[in-house]
Amino acid sequence: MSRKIMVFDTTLRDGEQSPGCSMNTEEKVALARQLERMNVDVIEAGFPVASIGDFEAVKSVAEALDRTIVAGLSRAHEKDIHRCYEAVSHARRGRIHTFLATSDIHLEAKLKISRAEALERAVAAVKYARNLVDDVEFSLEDAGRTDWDYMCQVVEAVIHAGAGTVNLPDTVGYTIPTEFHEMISYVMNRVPNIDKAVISLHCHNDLGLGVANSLAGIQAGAGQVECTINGIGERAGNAAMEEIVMALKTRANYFQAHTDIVTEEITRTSKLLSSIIGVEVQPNKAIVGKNAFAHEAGIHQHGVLSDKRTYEIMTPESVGLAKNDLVLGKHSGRHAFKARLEELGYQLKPEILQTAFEKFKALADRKKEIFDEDLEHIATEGMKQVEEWFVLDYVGTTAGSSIIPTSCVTIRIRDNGSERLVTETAIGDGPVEASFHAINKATGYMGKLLEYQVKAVSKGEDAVGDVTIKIQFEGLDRVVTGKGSSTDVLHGSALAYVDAANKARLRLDLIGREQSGDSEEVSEGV
Ligand SMILES: CC(=O)SCCNC(=O)CCNC(=O)[C@H](O)C(C)(C)COP(=O)(O)OP(=O)(O)OC[C@H]1O[C@@H](n2cnc3c(N)ncnc32)[C@H](O)[C@@H]1OP(=O)(O)O
Ligand SMILES: CC(C)C(=O)C(=O)O
Ligand SMILES: [Mg+2]
Repeated sequence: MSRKIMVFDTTLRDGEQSPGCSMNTEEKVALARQLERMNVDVIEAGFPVASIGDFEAVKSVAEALDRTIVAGLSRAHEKDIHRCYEAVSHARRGRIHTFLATSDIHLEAKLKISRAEALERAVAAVKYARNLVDDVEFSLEDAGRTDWDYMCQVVEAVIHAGAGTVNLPDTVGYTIPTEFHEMISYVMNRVPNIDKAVISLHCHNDLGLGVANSLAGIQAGAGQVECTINGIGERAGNAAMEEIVMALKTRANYFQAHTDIVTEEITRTSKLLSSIIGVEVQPNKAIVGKNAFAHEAGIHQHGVLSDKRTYEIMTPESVGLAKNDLVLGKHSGRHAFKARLEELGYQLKPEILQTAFEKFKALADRKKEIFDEDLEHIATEGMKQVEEWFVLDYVGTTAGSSIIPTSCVTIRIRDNGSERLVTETAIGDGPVEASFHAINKATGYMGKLLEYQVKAVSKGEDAVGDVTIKIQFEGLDRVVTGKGSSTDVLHGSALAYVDAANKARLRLDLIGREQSGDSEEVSEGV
């Protein structure tokens, strides 16, 4: 039988304790509404005694929600607890969450009280809170570093005092999963009245083990897990809710436990939080990272195209993403390339596909990301089977503060199986313009530069630059785009211009054939 695990979201309280992640009341209410849509069981909305703003935020969240339990945090102080009560009493279901540290280091160095005093104050706090509300949670702060027998005494006492939930946080993310499992099991087996309360977990991520410890604690019998969206929280953060929830869902048979979270709302919630706090998740973050469902390697893409289950242990749809993302890059193979082209509407013949694929691989070696526009360019090139009439053989320039920029180019001109080299020189306002003028002379195609763009596609001194130009050639009914790439901008520019000249020639050829009534199907795109 599957056990229900309650999800206690503390994004609005512990999450907000991450530097730079504070939220105002409206933002907290918006996120709380989305968390309710996701069906979390408890939302900890803030620390009411901390400030008027925090108080107002907890109160507003309490008023805004219909069915979720709204909790506020308070120290083990009557004043804090009362302030918390004033805020959460506006909820249909309000909870006071009060806490006191129990580890020796916290008792001695921070609170400067004995174990016995701490026990007494914990019990007093719970009793005080229980006089105000029925739903009281008590946390033994730094339980992860607390003596286990003393922990059992405190747990037993606060349950006896009326705490319905007892939380055992790994406040500083110190424990490791097997140890945390043992610790929770110890408490579950030793505390005589344990069945009167829900045991909760609250794991921090200082060693990157927040989620692993939470899952270990659930296995040991805990009934509530405290976590945050995107794993935000104090220092290295809290256990990420989306990871815990999807681990339980994906490995349901193993855990024999489930949550009631509407997992299809996960992505939306993650994005809402990122937009509110202005902090994006890392691309490789599990479940909600940009790459979590992206496949770049050809073997993986082939597998996913055959059957998604080969490389996906959960579906993108199950976390609210439309579909998986086949990212085309240098590791991609023919299957993914062909599939993406078909999605873009290009059905290439096998031999053309092969050439296009080779061009794609060459481009992917230079560019970090291949966009649909790049693919369209490659595909239209392939469909037209652009014959390269003009090939840049050489470009050289002289330029300097007191020299007129001059360029010399050699163009290989191919026509009807024959080939000749034409060399021309020209001047211009700059070396790039000079090379364009020289190419005009060599090819006989007179073009005028309308737009010029150069973009670095890799880093460092030998960065490859992509040059894109728009040229209006004489006698042509449209502007053509030329592209060229090189580690030398001048060379890349000359390549782009020659590319444009080839397209101009193709277009003029097509117009000529149309005018003579000999029209053959040639794709658009030049
Ligand atoms: C593990 C956690 O995440 S715990 C929650 C952490 N979150 C926060 O601290 C955010 C909200 N906090 C605040 O706004 C402030 O710290 C306040 C309003 C709670 C207290 O502010 P101040 O009175 O100025 O105290 P300050 O923060 O400097 O020190 C904490 C005090 O609380 C005491 N304290 C700490 N934890 C507890 C506790 N659980 N119960 C009772 N007292 C506690 C400390 O011993 C210290 O007492 P002292 O002032 O008598 O020395
Ligand atoms: C207040 C408690 C639950 C806490 O945030 C922690 O111990 O990390
Ligand atoms: Mg915490």
